[in-house]
Amino acid sequence: MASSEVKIVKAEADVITELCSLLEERSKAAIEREDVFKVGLSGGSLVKFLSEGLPNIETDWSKWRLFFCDERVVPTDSADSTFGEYKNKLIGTVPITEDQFIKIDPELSAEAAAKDYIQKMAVWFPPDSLPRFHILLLGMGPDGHTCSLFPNHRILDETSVWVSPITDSPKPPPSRITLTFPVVNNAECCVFAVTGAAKADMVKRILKDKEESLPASRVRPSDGKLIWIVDKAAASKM
Ligand SMILES: O=C(O)[C@H](O)[C@@H](O)[C@H](O)[C@H](O)COP(=O)(O)O
Repeated sequence: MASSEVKIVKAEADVITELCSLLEERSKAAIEREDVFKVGLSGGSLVKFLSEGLPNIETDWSKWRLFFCDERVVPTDSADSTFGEYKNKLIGTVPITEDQFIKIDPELSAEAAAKDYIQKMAVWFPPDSLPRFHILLLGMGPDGHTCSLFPNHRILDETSVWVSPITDSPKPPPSRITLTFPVVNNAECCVFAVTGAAKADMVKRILKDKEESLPASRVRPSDGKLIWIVDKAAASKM
């Protein structure tokens, strides 16, 4: 891995500020280099962090293309849809349009949606090589999962498929698609935004005890930067 950094900040508001200033910096550099900024979004509290923090940054929004690190295979108007959450909470707070999101087709089965998503991703990345995102925005569950990569799941060992279906997610809803580690660890930058005391045990296990088997600890970009932005509550057992 090229480099890693752990930023422990006071509170959730500071996590949001750090995360969004990183996005401002990284988006400007990517847009200057390639005239596009390809970001992978997670669901959960990240939706709140980005909806609150992104209106404060300076960037060329028209160059953003927003992909999903994972997505639930449910209708977009379902409360469980990550795109649905971003549609309701981010579109309109920043000047991006629905067609800037590269979305799954939730009408398909998880297996077909994963294959379909690979085709949709392939439009944005050079052929014959792994997709290399400018940045992947990651959350971490209290069990150490990230994306929809859950502890001891067979998907953790996928070595070539870019996007995998999962139909037995321990975190509801059960049917999802997820980026796999080959793509996650090929990103230019992976950033975790983690807050709250409920994550403190897992943050300690990963960042202090250096446990290597947990999905979130297996995020190690081979030629990229790994950043953890953690508030004091989540870092309270470090
Ligand atoms: O769609 C999902 O479920 C997310 O992508 C998932 O991986 C999330 O990032 C973690 O579960 C942490 O969620 P919180 O930050 O809300 O705890």
